Amino acid sequence: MAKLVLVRHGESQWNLENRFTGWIDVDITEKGADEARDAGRRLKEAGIHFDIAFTSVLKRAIRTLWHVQDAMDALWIPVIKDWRLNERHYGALSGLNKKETAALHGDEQVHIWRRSYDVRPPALSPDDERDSINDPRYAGLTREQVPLTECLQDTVARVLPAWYETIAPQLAAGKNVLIAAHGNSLRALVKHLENIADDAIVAVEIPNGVPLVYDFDAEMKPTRLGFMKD
Ligand SMILES: O=C(O)[C@@H](CO)OP(=O)(O)O
Repeated sequence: MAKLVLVRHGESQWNLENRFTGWIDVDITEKGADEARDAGRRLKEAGIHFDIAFTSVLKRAIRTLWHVQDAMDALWIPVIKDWRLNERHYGALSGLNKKETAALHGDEQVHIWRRSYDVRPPALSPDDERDSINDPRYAGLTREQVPLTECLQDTVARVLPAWYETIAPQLAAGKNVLIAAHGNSLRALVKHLENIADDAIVAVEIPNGVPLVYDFDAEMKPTRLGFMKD
């Protein structure tokens, strides 16, 4: 049986400041680094070994992965960085304070933007400095691929091709796989793995730095073993 472990990045500076983040490349805090090291320690204590790891192209996930690997003495394993594992793009909300935005637009509207499956936050205008289209890490991608905003459904649509093309084949070959990514790119994956309905995914929350473990059988059927806490 192959294992899949999902880890959301440790606390980021904008988690701490309660700001919408999305594709903005914010780093983790000291607490976030501790959370990541703790995750690695727990995985090591459980005797899990990884053959390969996947992460996004955002430093909060990449650095979390480093800390997890370091704590497991597994810095040597192959790592694939894939933009399709990035956080859900937060559009024009990127960088705004969540509480201030709720005071302006109401809690209900903000909850819809944050957790509905198919309502997108307002889009960035393409001349906005927060647009990632000219960022070299996305060179070669089309305007359609570099979003100006996304709902979770859009995130599912870009995460699943990465799953089918690069991640699932590793599990099918019996490899243990670690993914360090983001609250919503991981919710997209969990929705797919557990076949969660569009209106039920709203209730799924993934905490920072707590490994979520799945077993895959020979038919590639996942069994959720749960979050690995102390
Ligand atoms: O700001 C973000 O990008 C995400 C994850 O921190 O926030 P939310 O909880 O609203 O999905």
